[in-house]
Amino acid sequence: MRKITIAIDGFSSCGKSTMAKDLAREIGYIYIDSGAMYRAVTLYCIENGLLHNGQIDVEKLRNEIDNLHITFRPNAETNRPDTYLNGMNVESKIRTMEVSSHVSPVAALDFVREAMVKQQQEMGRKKGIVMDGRDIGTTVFPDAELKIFVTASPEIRAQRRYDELKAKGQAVDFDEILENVKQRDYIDQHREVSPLRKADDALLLDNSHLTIEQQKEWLAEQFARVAGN
Ligand SMILES: Nc1ncnc2c1ncn2[C@@H]1O[C@H](COP(=O)(O)OP(=O)(O)O)[C@@H](O)[C@H]1O
Ligand SMILES: Nc1ccn([C@@H]2O[C@H](COP(=O)(O)OP(=O)(O)O)[C@@H](O)[C@H]2O)c(=O)n1
Repeated sequence: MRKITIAIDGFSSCGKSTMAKDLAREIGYIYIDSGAMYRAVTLYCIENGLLHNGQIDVEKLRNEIDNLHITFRPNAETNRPDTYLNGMNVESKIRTMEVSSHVSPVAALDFVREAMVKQQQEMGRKKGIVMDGRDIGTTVFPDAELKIFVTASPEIRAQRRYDELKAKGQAVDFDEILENVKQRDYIDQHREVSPLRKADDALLLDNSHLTIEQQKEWLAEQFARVAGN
């Protein structure tokens, strides 16, 4: 079977990473969570004084962006890759509400996107990759053979994220998460550079009422159809 490129985009917290990583594991492809890269840049800003009262020190970040190297390494325990920022494991630090509440403005900066997209395209140079995010089918891999655009209602997505963070032991508030999900969707859809939108040739999947197992099966069918041709 020929190796292809699979782009999974869509709204926040709808299950993109879950289905992308499961498919990648089953078919032996590399899985890349592009959102983790924008989260890592945001964490860097928080930890290095580049964010003051929600304001990003844009010029400082511009000078430092080329020194931020984001990589992924497998974690046998969680069965998904951990995110590393300049060699440090930042996987749990990038999943907090603090990072979620600052990530979309950071990800809207043109030079941040340019640097991340360059790294992402390099990772997918040899195909055999499943990448999820917001602009994978439109900007990072416009020629991807299989493109999916996932959506679900904001309330359902917030509930999924709430359950996830609660299970990890984080103190979370449903309304705060719902507000964050809506706010990020708005910023992601309205930014100037590579806004979140469905690529014309992407398949739309509303998984509001699908189980993880059902969406996994659906995705495996789409893969078999496209890669088998
Ligand atoms: N179809 C589904 N039904 C219920 N929960 C789901 C479904 N798909 C994913 N989830 C859960 O929702 C949460 C968010 O999923 P995730 O894959 O991280 O979303 P995204 O990558 O789109 O932000 C996770 O806890 C995941 O286990
Ligand atoms: N390809 C991508 C992926 C994420 N992002 C940004 O990064 C944020 C976090 O992405 P994520 O995939 O971790 O978001 P969740 O939906 O998993 O919370 C998004 O809200 C976007 O602002 C982006 O701009 N482009």
